[in-house]
Amino acid sequence: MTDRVVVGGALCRAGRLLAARRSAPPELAGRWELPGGKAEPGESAPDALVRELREELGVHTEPVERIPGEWPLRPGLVLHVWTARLLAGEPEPLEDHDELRWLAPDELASVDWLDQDRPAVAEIGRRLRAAHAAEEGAGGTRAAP
Ligand SMILES: Nc1nc2c([nH]c(=O)n2[C@H]2C[C@H](O)[C@@H](COP(=O)(O)OP(=O)(O)OP(=O)(O)O)O2)c(=O)[nH]1
Repeated sequence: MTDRVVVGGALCRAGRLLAARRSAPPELAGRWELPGGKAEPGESAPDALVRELREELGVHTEPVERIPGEWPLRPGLVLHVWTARLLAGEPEPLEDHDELRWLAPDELASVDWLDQDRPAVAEIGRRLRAAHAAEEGAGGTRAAP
């Protein structure tokens, strides 16, 4: 039997990643995650992500690409992570979360991520740093005489 997918969304804005603090269940409350949830039977992971981010955060998003890898959560359940673009709305902790934070790459270690999210969060951090370095480089070129 194939595992059911939980899809987490890596929403980035202005060089920062959105982190969400779970409010339930008790054993996960207080830990930080990429917002998202379980794909329904027959629902693709990107479609599930769009639905979950609308329900949980009240925003309209567009999945961009999957971060390579998958991380087992418990038997029968596996985490996939997709980057996503924010199309409309300002994220709010409507459901499942009690706090949201936009974290810069050097702030990613400041929250207690769920264990299974850590590899994907590290990869996002690398990408944000690389994008920032590329922008600095381009700025340097433009500023040169
Ligand atoms: N959403 C999400 N869940 C994660 C992540 N990492 C991780 O270990 N999990 C776990 C927590 C939950 O046990 C499970 C996902 O459950 P969920 O409660 O977010 O999913 P859901 O909204 O579809 O909930 P449900 O009411 O259908 O159970 O995966 C993550 O980054 N995002």
